[in-house]
Amino acid sequence: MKKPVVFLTRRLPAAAMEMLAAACTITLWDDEVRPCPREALLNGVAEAEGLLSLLTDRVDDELLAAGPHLRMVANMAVGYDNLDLAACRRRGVQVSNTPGVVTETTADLAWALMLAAARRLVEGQKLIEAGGWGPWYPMQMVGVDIYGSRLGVVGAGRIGQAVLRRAQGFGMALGYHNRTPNSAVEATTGATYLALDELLSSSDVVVVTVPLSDETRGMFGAREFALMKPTAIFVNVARGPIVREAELVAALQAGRPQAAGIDVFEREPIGPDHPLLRLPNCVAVPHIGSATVATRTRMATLAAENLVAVLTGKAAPSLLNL
Ligand SMILES: NC(=O)C1=CN([C@@H]2O[C@H](COP(=O)(O)OP(=O)(O)OC[C@H]3O[C@@H](n4cnc5c(N)ncnc54)[C@H](OP(=O)(O)O)[C@@H]3O)[C@@H](O)[C@H]2O)C=CC1
Ligand SMILES: O=CC(=O)O
Repeated sequence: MKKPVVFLTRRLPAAAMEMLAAACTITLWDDEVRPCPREALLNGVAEAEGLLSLLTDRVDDELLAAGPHLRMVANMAVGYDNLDLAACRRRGVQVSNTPGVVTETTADLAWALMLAAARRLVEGQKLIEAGGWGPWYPMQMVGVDIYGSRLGVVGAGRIGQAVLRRAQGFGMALGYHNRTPNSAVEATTGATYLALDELLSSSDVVVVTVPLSDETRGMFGAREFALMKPTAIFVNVARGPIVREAELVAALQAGRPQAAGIDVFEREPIGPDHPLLRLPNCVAVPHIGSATVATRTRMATLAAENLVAVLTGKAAPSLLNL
């Protein structure tokens, strides 16, 4: 039987490539680092029945029109704000993401950012590198305590709950905010439901783990930062456009919140001149929430599994409900 043609916007780890090659004819944008240009993506899907997309690939009506044989888009990310779900539905194209496999790794990064921002790790290293480490003095490089403080998670889903679970070893009081209270979250994490403003004004650390949607775009701006404690630590491992970045820069310059840990940006990738990089109280990393060998491999194989399943008429492990 003729194998279905699939287009990959990047070469994937070997396990995923092997799974795809066994069931499909692979065409791909074969560049390890440079993203697939739009033109190559539009040409690439012309004959394809399946597309394996990355979070940097925009899947919209134009792309679906360029791929008239497309039956399935498998996104290698849990977030799917790069996909126009309504357009996929209209054209009868199925869609999947990679939930669950990224959860613990991304929660680890949220904690790494939280601790790094609170204890000024990057600033400290830069100080040494610049030859600025003088004799010890009582208030040298003082930060804020995470142990015994109050953590508020905005978006207590898979990743948000994993962030909350880790707080047990840090003796923290826990709060969360979702659109609706969730007794299962409260039972498994011990966190208390709070309205957003109450969470912002009472937390020592605010961690954002909501998906990017029409509701959450621009959710954090000057008003929300002004509600936070002056000593608060703000962490975003969700998506950049959830935060109004210029307003975050102004808030950090004014020292409220005291510091931030940021993995995601309004427009990625950012360059070395980005204003957040000039602030000593901001720790910034390049969208590496899920970036461990094991997790990126699991994401790729789950995306491949989804693609192969739909194209061969089997049940896909993580199809999105359109
Ligand atoms: N930095 C990185 O590399 C990574 C980033 N991510 C990002 O993290 C996001 C979350 O992933 P995951 O935890 O798996 O997703 P989930 O769907 O499991 O959790 C999302 C949570 O957000 C809540 N939520 C949704 N909309 C709102 C809203 N308007 N206001 C308040 N709460 C809201 C949901 O609760 P309710 O529906 O009750 O409101 C739910 O609890 C992804 O969408 C992705 O963008 C994920 C992996 C890696
Ligand atoms: O940002 C990563 C994702 O899986 O979503």
